[in-house]
Amino acid sequence: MPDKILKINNLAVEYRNKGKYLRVLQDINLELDSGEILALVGESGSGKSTLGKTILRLLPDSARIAEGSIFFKGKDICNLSEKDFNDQIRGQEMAMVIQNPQNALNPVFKVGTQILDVLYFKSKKQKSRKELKKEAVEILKKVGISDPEYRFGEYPHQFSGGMKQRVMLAMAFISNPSLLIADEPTTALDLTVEAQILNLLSNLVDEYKTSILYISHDLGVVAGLSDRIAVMYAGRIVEVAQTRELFDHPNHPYTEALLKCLPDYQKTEELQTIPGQVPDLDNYPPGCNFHPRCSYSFGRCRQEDPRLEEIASEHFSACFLNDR
Ligand SMILES: Nc1ncnc2c1ncn2[C@@H]1O[C@H](COP(=O)(O)OP(=O)(O)OP(=O)(O)O)[C@@H](O)[C@H]1O
Repeated sequence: MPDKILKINNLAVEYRNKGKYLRVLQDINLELDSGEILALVGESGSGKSTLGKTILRLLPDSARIAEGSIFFKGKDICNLSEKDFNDQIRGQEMAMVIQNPQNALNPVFKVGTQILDVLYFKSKKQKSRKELKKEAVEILKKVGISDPEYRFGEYPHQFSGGMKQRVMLAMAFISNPSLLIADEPTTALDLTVEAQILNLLSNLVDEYKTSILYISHDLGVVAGLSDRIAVMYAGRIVEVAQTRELFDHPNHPYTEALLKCLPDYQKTEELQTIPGQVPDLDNYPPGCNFHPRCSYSFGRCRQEDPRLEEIASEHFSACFLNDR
């Protein structure tokens, strides 16, 4: 059995809104193996980013963990002090890349200086600036930045979106993290640049053996990258399976609907959209959260909450159709 890098048990998270707490994540159970790429997929508003932020303890003050636990390398990280989490885990054992790298890079400092700062911190302030500059240039080269010596002295606004994302990946991997949370890192990029960044990410993962939680609204993007996919809808995981299995044998009607929205998957029928939208937090329906948009729903779906159950080897789905 491979080691579990991350183990999330019965997690529930709430946001405070107008004086009361609204549940955004419910019954989240997920495990991530060492070196595994797990994609977390669902429409906007499903709760994917909230889950990523919960793991990295970046939730706003208005949010709370209402139930459950998160174990990282066997350690319960919900009970670590903020100082210990910051000193030992965040930015070192766990790193994150986000959709808009321009928000993560400081516009007033040169890109090279920002990489130097991370390297300096990693070297425990032991190495000279000259040594670190050499390392920083090597890193820029490794992530595919051409003319890295020159680029070292440029500011973030002189880098394209794709180049900024390369720099963010370089900085994230400097500490050789065990877990990288990638929250829609290619969404703002055009298709060819997206493919290059996904390729770079795959290569970095091969080299560093990092586990990745890859958050995306697009099943097509994660198809060639992930080992497994967890599909999320309105705060719940509704299906989890190996990537190939999920594409070949989707079980949950929501997964099926997402697949039908993919141009390459749906060769014969017209491209579809999913009618309706993910409900707001204060408007989750009774029963299965997906039932108002589900063309297969029946009486029980409107009354009871389906739980994730194993429907085939390592394939889990939360749908009452499986009991019929
Ligand atoms: N700080 C907050 N306070 C209150 N509600 C929030 C907050 N952040 C997110 N939400 C709500 O929580 C739900 C899940 O949002 P979240 O951003 O986690 O979803 P997502 O699947 O990542 O979507 P997107 O891709 O659009 O970010 C949404 O209904 C959203 O409006």
